[in-house]
Amino acid sequence: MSDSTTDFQIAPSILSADFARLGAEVDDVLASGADIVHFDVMDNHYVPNLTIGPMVCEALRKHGVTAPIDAHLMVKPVDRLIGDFIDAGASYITFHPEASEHIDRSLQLIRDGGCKAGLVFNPATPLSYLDYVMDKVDMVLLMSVNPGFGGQSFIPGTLDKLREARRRIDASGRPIRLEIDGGVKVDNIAEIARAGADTFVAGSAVFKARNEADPNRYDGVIADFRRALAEA
Ligand SMILES: O=C(CO)[C@H](O)[C@H](O)COP(=O)(O)O
Repeated sequence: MSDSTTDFQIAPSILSADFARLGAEVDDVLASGADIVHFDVMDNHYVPNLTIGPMVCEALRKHGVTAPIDAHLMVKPVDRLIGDFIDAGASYITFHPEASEHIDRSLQLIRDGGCKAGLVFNPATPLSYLDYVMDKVDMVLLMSVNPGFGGQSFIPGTLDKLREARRRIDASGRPIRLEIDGGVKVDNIAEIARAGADTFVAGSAVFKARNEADPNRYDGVIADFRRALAEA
């Protein structure tokens, strides 16, 4: 396992949050120990669902969220939204390579805007898209479900793909984060970590697990994730 996996980060996907009280939900999940806010942007074109855009990202910053915001663009075309998310205060901007006309240009646009850049791989998208752009990538995000909806089951074949992505990242010698997204639960997170992931997106597993004693807190499930990771 790579040294970078000692720095595990938990990134709740706000796709499963209560959108009517989003600012409070994000505050609560961060106060409960989450590291990153995973922000799913769906356009009803690249994926069959429609969610939120840069205005909501900006609103979270104005609300006072200072934690990293990881904007996962499930959109096509990609480039016209990159500037908007830079201006809105995103920290990471990731996109699907097959949705970009010019992958190198999209990565460069993100980095020129001062954000960290990442490529996202659907379950059947080959990692060869990393060839020739590894030096411009700060995050590799592997989808372990087909994108578009929360609450799906983890696709087991993603574990082999994680091992291959970890091998490529370690060979690059660069501090690239390896994020996994889809069907991450307390009972599979250790196995996913052993396969090489260091950043874990979890939507339904977090937001459906409010503390019994305090419905505005998620400490219990975040602590369960950390315990499972400590044993990985
Ligand atoms: O990008 C996504 C779907 O496209 C979501 O982030 C992902 O599915 C997380 O939800 P869950 O943890 O419930 O599987």
